[in-house]
Amino acid sequence: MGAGSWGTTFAKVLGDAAASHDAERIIRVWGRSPEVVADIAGHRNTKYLDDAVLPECITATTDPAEALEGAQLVVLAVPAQSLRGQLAAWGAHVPRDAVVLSLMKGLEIGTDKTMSEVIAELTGLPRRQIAVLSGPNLAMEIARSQPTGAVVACSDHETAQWIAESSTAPYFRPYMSTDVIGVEIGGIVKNVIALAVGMCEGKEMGDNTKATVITRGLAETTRLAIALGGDLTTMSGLAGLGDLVATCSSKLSRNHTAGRLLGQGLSVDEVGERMTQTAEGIKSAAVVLELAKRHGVDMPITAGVVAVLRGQLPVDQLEPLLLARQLKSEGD
Ligand SMILES: NC(=O)c1ccc[n+]([C@@H]2O[C@H](COP(=O)([O-])OP(=O)(O)OC[C@H]3O[C@@H](n4cnc5c(N)ncnc54)[C@H](O)[C@@H]3O)[C@@H](O)[C@H]2O)c1
Ligand SMILES: O=P(O)(O)OC[C@H](O)CO
Repeated sequence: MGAGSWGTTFAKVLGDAAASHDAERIIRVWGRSPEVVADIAGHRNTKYLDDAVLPECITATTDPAEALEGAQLVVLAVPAQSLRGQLAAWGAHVPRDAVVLSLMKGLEIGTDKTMSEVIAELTGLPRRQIAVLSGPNLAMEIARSQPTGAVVACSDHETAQWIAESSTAPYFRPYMSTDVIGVEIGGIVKNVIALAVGMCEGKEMGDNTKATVITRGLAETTRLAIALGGDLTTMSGLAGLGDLVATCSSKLSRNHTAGRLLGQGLSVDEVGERMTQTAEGIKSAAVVLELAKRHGVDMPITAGVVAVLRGQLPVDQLEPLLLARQLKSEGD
């Protein structure tokens, strides 16, 4: 459900996974745009994935009921802030025995809920049927079949294992976890840290600066994840460190790109006009900060990014603000 860059690419992963096991699989992609859906029916998604070729077993439709009919695995890949409205529109068509997998990396404005929490609330499905997948997964690289890993997390290990087995492709290796909140927080906060690293790049700062922001960004992500019940090991894994490094170093990252444009002096509105794809960190940053405050977690980089996004702090003032903080032990 969602025919943008990651929804379409993950459909390709599932198709290639089936082909590599000589298994038959029907994959139906739902998209809003008739043009994109027609393109996918011809085994391309040129708008989002250039010339990448999609497997023959993929079909596409603009009708959510048709896409969801009889589905065993329902994969959700719409922008985080649209999920509630989307599920309200077609959630009733999700088969009651289906497993629902979230690929999304955002927190909901107004409720501070993660995507798995929104899914649980709106579908009423038990948590053992709701899973999340995250990791260093820049869609364009995966669409080109470049190898990567990921983590699929579900409170029920067997469900995570079934999804991992179903999505193992020659270039895609999922690991399993039961730490749903840790995996989600890793994916959400790395977008905010990537905005900060992008700002450094836009201001032509060097690699020491970026490495410091990445490392201290991981420290504040870890504090939040642990406060919410996540595991430390998740933060040093693919959904934590792995995704943070990929997003903060890649020119393909939309969050990194948005941060770079802000660092170059563009306003938030000007950046919004330039972005043609979803950069979740722009909307989730303030929600992350709100959640952190509620749990008494200090997140100085996130706070700085939020102040810049709100127009309360000129981007030039982010560096002195962070450097002027009181000295502390590295582990605190
Ligand atoms: N692209 C990646 O590399 C990547 C990788 C991992 C996770 N993600 C996450 O996957 C989610 C989807 O991102 P994406 O990269 O596929 O986004 P995208 O911008 O490429 O595509 C978003 C899709 O959702 C549709 N859409 C936009 N607004 C909508 C609305 N209000 N209601 C319903 N559909 C709407 C668009 O038409 C498009 O088909 C995000 O949470 C993102 O963080 C993306
Ligand atoms: O392009 P971004 O910044 O949304 O990042 C994409 C993926 O989340 C990277 O794992």
